[in-house]
Amino acid sequence: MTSGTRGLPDLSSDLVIDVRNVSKRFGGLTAVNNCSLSVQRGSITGLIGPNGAGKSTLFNMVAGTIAPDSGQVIFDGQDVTGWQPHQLFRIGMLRTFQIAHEFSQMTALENLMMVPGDQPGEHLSSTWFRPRLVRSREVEVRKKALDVIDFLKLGHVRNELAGNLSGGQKKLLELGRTMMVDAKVVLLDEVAAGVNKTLLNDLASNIERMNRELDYTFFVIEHDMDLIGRLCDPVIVMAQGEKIAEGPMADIRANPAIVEAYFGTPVEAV
Ligand SMILES: Nc1ncnc2c1ncn2[C@@H]1O[C@H](COP(=O)(O)OP(=O)(O)OP(=O)(O)O)[C@@H](O)[C@H]1O
Repeated sequence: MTSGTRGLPDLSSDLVIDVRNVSKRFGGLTAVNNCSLSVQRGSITGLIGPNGAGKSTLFNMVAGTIAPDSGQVIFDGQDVTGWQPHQLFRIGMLRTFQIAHEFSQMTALENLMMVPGDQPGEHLSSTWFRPRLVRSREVEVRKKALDVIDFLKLGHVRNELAGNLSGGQKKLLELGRTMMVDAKVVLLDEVAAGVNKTLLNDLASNIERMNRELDYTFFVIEHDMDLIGRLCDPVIVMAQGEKIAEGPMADIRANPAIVEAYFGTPVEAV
């Protein structure tokens, strides 16, 4: 495909998230200022920046929890500006890790089986009139949940109540929930918060495997620079409501102008 008169390749279809000139003000404060950035399909894109840079506000506008004052959010070629999170969920954009979502009195497996919200068994009329359809759908969902458990190597805790899982296992389970609906993009909020090093490594490996083996795209907001360095390429840097740089983490760390002007300290310490 070409972009018409200039004859250049049209790469827009490779952008799964395209944020165009988005702004958000809170009273007199401009949290995000005419900011444009994008997430390439198949990438693990990181978003970093100092406190108050506007990262969460930007992320919230992509995830549908805050509507922008101006600008557009395009998801997979569709203008989704101002859409609600549940509408974005339906078209394949999921956000995770912000809060623990598990149902603590259900097992890990049952938690996964709960995810597709439109199981025919949930509707009384179809349960009554179409029992065979309900059963076959349940078998399908259970098989998928077992595959996900297998992929994440959670077999040993599949019948454990989710409330009894460790913090890291709960996060793995939440990652698994995104796999139940075949998300196109997963927005990851603070993956590392409250997770010990060993489980974090496990979590990071699974994110990498989902990306490489199953083609998931991730958009990650994270304060742990080591994790960002391990997982993300490219990394987008925001400061004062604007995007100020984008590139591999090694380039970001090696750019004294970015480190000094916007962080004021070596980037390792951010
Ligand atoms: N709901 C709100 N009401 C008023 N001001 C807000 C609101 N949300 C964010 N802000 C302000 O907008 C600016 C950007 O905040 P934001 O949380 O987006 O930054 P951030 O880069 O995510 O920071 P941090 O890394 O500390 O979470 C800050 O000055 C913040 O105080």
